[in-house]
Amino acid sequence: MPSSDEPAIRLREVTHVYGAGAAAVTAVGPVSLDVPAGEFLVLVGASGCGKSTLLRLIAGFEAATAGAVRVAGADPSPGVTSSVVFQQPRLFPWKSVGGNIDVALKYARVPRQDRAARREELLARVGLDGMADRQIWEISGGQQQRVAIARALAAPTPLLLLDEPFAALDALTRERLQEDLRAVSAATARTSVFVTHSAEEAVFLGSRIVVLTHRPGRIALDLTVDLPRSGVSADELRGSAEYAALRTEVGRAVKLAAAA
Ligand SMILES: Nc1ncnc2c1ncn2[C@@H]1O[C@H](COP(=O)(O)OP(=O)(O)OP(=O)(O)O)[C@@H](O)[C@H]1O
Repeated sequence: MPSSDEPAIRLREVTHVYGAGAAAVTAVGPVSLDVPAGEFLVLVGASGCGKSTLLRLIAGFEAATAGAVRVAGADPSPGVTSSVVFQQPRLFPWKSVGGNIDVALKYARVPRQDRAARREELLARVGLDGMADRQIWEISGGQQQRVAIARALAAPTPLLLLDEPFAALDALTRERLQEDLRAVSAATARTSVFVTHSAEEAVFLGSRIVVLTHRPGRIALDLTVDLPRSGVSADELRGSAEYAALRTEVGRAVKLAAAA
């Protein structure tokens, strides 16, 4: 039975193996980790270290080969325990911006009469006020990813999972989206797990950072980030000595973990 005493995410000695026999690839583990509600956890590590696999286990897209994955004391179930944002927005191209949000609101059983207000609120949260009637092909890649985030926020799942959502965007758009996601996270306090290669992105977004070793991914560093979550501008944050020191520390840890 789900229990309120359980952390938002609990991983116990989790291992994941793809394939079998001579073709078996151990992608992750063993990993043990407790994530309290409200935390913004960033998983960072070199390419192929198992970050996406760990996220997929937390989402429930994959079942662990060994060990236990629990979300608030229950088995993970995509769309029920978590909403996922991928590198590509995966929107319905034949629906408008608002239509894409409505699908999630309908699925979340938001009453029809409440949907328009909720849709506008979600679009405003991601900086797309008044864009509900635009078609998906009329908006930029960055705006499409904003719609994907709003759609994920529409579902009242305990977890928000993001798998390199900004990796395909240009540097300026990526920075703007990072800033808006940080603000959304501070305002909603939804427990989140964000996967990235970038130490910089990890430090900017995370309230906690876990660096993974090379494959099979294990925890190389588990760091609480004490930077302020609100009340400071993105430029001030990025310009601070604490931010620079953390970025260096995490960048070094990622390199060391990849080489070890
Ligand atoms: N379906 C699969 N079948 C076999 N091996 C897989 C499968 N998916 C992933 N792998 C392997 O498992 C390892 C971990 O993959 P994963 O995608 O989790 O890493 P990652 O850290 O997210 O990588 P990247 O940052 O490049 O996306 C890699 O070596 C990958 O080749």
